Amino acid sequence: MQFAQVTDQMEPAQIYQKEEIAQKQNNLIEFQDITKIYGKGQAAMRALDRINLSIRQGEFVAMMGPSGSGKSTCLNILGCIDTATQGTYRFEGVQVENLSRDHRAMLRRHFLGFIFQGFNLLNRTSALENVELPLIYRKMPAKLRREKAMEALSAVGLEKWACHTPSELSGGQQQRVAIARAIVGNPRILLADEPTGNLDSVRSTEIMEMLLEFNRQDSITIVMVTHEPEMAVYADRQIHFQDGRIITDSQNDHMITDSQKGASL
Ligand SMILES: Nc1ncnc2c1ncn2[C@@H]1O[C@H](COP(=O)(O)OP(=O)(O)OP(=O)(O)O)[C@@H](O)[C@H]1O
Repeated sequence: MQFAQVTDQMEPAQIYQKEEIAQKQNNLIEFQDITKIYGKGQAAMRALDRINLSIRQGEFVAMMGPSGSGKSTCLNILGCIDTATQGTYRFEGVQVENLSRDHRAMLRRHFLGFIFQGFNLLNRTSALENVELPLIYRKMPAKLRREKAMEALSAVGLEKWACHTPSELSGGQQQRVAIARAIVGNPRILLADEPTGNLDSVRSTEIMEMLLEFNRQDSITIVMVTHEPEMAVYADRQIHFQDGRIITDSQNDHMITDSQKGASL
C-alpha cells in the first residue's frame, strides 16, 4: 500500500501487506540533488550539497563520516524531521516536499521508527508506556495498543521489565526499550542516530545483532549513522560523507553471505 493511501484509523495489518514488504528491489527512498543550507547570507552553512541517494526496501545502510559532514542532517531529512532547502525527496514515490505538515507527520507515525544515541525515553513513565507512545499518536484503542507494546517488548527480551521506569534499567536495556518503541508500529524504515554511542562494546554488539535480526527477519529497512567501523560492518552498505557530500557509497564486503548471516542469528 502506498503511503498516500494510508489514514490514522487503519490497523497495521491493513497497511502492511506482506507481498509488498517482499518487494525488496523497490526504491523506498530517493533523494535527488538534496541540498540543505542553514542560516542566511554570510552565516549560511551548506550542510548537504546536492546529495543523490536511493535506498531499497530491506537494505541496511550505515552512514559514516567526520563530525559536521552532514550525516545527521541527512537522517533528519530522511525522517521528515527537517526539510531540504533544494532538491526532491521521494518516499515510496511520493514527493515529500508536496505534502502538508500533517501528512508528513502521518508519514512519520506510520512508516518511520527512530532510535537515538541518548535513548530519548520519558523518565517517569514505564517501559511499557514508553513503547505505547507511537500507538497513542496513531489513535489505536488502548487494549490493542497494550498488546502490541508487550509484543514489541518481548521482541527485545524485556517483557519482564515492562513496569520499570528507565532509571531502573541499564543503558543497554533502555536502548532496547527505545528499539521496541521504534518497531512497535511496524515501520518501513528504522532511522538510528548513533544507536550504540552511549554503550560499551558488549551492549553495542547486542543492539547491533538485534537490529540485524529485525532487518533480516522482518525486512525493516535500516539507516544508521555511526562513527564506529565495528558497527558499520553489520550493514549491507556504507555511505561516507564529507563536507556535505557523499564521497563513497559501497556494499559491505561481508565474509559470509546474507543467507548464512540470517541463518546464524
Ligand atoms: N540547526 C543548525 N543550524 C545551523 N547549522 C547547523 C544546524 N545543524 C547542523 N548544522 C551544521 O551543519 C553541518 C552538518 O551537521 P550535521 O549535524 O549534519 O553533521 P554530522 O556529520 O551529523 O556531525 P556529528 O557526527 O558531529 O553529529 C555542521 O557544520 C553543523 O554545524
